[in-house]
Amino acid sequence: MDGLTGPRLLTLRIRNLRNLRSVDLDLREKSQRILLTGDNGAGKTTLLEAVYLLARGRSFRGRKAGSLTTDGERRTLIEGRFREVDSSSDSILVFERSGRGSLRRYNSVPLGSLPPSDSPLRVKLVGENPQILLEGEPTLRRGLLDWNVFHVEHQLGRLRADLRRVLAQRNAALRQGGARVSTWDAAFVDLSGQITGKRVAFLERWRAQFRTLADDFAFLDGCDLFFERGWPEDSDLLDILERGRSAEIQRGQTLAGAHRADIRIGRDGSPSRLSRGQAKVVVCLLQLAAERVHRMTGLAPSLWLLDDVDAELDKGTADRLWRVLGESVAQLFIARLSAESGGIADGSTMPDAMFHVEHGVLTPPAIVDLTPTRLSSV
Ligand SMILES: Nc1ncnc2c1ncn2[C@@H]1O[C@H](COP(=O)(O)OP(=O)(O)OP(=O)(O)O)[C@@H](O)[C@H]1O
Repeated sequence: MDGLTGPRLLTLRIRNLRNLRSVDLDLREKSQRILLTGDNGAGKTTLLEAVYLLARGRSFRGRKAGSLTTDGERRTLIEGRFREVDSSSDSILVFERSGRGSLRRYNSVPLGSLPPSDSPLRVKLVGENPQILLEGEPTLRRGLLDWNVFHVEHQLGRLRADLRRVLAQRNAALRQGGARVSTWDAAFVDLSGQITGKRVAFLERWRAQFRTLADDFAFLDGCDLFFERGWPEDSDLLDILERGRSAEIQRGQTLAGAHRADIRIGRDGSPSRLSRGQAKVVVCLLQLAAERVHRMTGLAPSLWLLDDVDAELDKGTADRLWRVLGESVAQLFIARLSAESGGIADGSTMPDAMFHVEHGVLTPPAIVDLTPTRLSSV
């Protein structure tokens, strides 16, 4: 038996997801490290997307990627059978989309009726465009931070919803000239403080793990994960709001508070400029570091979706990255152009199942036993 201690996907049925018209993946025998190979546009990322849709109910690709449902079809269906840790029975997650509406069910119960903390599968994605995550809009990084905080501090979900509500009211008051803005200040400051407290507590542990992992990568020498809480350090948020009121009224929006928080990677408080390959390593390490914190709080490992993680890495960096990924006891889905090369075939990241995707069709639709020699000859 493998060393998996987290939930594992056992079977995956996909109907009409982008170019995957009908795919059935059987992972019941070997299921720890699943390698998906295939040419550009074959459908590897779409397969990872299917697992992500099951777990999170939405895609990681933006609207630019177009419709999820295969052109000319009306309905997308994804069904995953999985086994939770310490469970002797299987659970079934279903994602369905028809038209613009989607629905998820967990063992036949619509997921909307379960608290988000009870989401049965957690996935971690290291995908396309890590630079956008690290250098683009802060919303993306805040999303990453809060998703991770949320799984140790479930209260964060309610606090964030309350903050959104108060912020909307406060912004509406600003747009009406500001006469009633102060009505919302106390609640806004209080929620910002509570959310920041939870973020900071998680961040301290996350940062420590990130620094340990970063030690293995020379380009990250002296780099750190730092937090911007959304208003200047050593300042009182209420004071900042009061002093900035005329600018807020002019812009019609709240300019300081927890909704403006951000995390960055860099030295001495300045974000580092990273190449595409380096950015991918950093995103991997951030996810690994968060996973370590989660494991310390007793959470089971997430499923990992790794999309072409080492495509732009030199061999030494790729080998080091596979080595740290190999320590994971999670189920890994690894998409790559080919099975060839370095670290992936060494020791603990050695795949135990491999599928080749060609024009949306999976071959072979069965488990294969891989040895390093066979791996590089496929
Ligand atoms: N709604 C749709 N209907 C049919 N095909 C679609 C639809 N949306 C996207 N596609 C096609 O599905 C394929 C998806 O490819 P995907 O991104 O999964 O490829 P990949 O194997 O990960 O390639 P790469 O290695 O280049 O990342 C593309 O060829 C795309 O044109």
